[in-house]
Amino acid sequence: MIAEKVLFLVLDGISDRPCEALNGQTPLSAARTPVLDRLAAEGVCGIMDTVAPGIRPGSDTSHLALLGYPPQDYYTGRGPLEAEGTSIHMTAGMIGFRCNFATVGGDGLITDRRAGRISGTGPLSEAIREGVDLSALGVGFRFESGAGHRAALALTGEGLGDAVSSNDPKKEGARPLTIQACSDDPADEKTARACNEFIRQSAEILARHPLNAQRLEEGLPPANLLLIRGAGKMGAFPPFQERYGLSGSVISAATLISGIGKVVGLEHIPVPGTTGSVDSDLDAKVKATLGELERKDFVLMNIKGADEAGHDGKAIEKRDFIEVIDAALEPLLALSDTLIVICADHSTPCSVRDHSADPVPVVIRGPGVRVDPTVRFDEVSCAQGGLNRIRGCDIMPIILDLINKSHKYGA
Ligand SMILES: O=C(O)[C@H](O)COP(=O)(O)O
Ligand SMILES: [Mg+2]
Repeated sequence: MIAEKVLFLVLDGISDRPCEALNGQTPLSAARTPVLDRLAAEGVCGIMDTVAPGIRPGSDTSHLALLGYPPQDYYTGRGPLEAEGTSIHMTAGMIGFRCNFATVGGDGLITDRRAGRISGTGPLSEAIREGVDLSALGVGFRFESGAGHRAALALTGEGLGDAVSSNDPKKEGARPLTIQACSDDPADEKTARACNEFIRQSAEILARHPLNAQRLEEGLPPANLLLIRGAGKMGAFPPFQERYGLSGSVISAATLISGIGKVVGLEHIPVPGTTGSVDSDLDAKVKATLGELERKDFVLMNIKGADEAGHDGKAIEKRDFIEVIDAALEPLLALSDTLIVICADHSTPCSVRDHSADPVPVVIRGPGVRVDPTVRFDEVSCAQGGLNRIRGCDIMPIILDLINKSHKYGA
């Protein structure tokens, strides 16, 4: 039998390094994961450098690599991808950015880059849309909330460049930076001016917003500053269906991933109750994915919460959420005619609180797979598997070959 459908599940940032809080185990190896282990036992396992050995990937570059769009050829910055994951459609000349709702103290130092992992920022974004005016600079904008503390900004207007820096110092206890043009090009200078003005005006609006007054009353960090990064223009992506002959959908609460899916031509299927965090409704997500597999050849599904726990340095929370993921994946075991591919997009070690270049575990289970002796889905067990060590850009060719859709190289 040959599989006709492909479920590509990315467990965002699930892999890790040994954690003190877990007696030297990783959250994945410490977690009880009967479903993932059974898939490992019935499949072929390996480890994967999603971009290349020693390269610490962002979720943007890693997902592009996993889908077979090498970031060195296709990546034009995170901003436009993040924007496309919201209702913003990036057209020629627009410059996209990823934004964080953050907290800055009275002394001007950032106290939380994620404003206490705020959610429900819709009213804040609406106030920013209504109140910020960049017309004196000859610039318009779109601004939309994403999942959690995330948002996307797109600047519109004549003569805007995308070579600008970020105001995000990437750590707490530091001052927000001034956005600078990275060249003498007046277009980059215009963008930098517009960004700094946008940040200034939005901070004034956020400072007097009732939702922040309420957060202060409740002892929560106010979302009183926007951190802006990842400037870029939209790139050109050959459609997934033309490239691989597969129709596809993307299921992800994280706007970056739904944006990447959309720009390569996957249909984004929103699932109510999914949040991109550890409180996400994973049963609903799995149900929606199974429904999509009835209609489409390929479904990309992303589960984000373990990455957040890694960024927050919470090893026990990460382990516990991995067990929640595992329970939610139980219905996948019945998919006998579907190729199931499960991996991470990068490691997010709790000790680093950011992504690392440590390779990620990968399992492929389904018809035609040469089953190897690995019976556990974790970083070390998978390293013994039959896929050995591959790169992210290898995974689509391997998938296509297993479903008999690869092109012969040679005559
Ligand atoms: O969660 C995300 O969107 C990123 O992976 C990390 O970004 P942050 O550090 O700005 O939250
Ligand atoms: Mg990621």
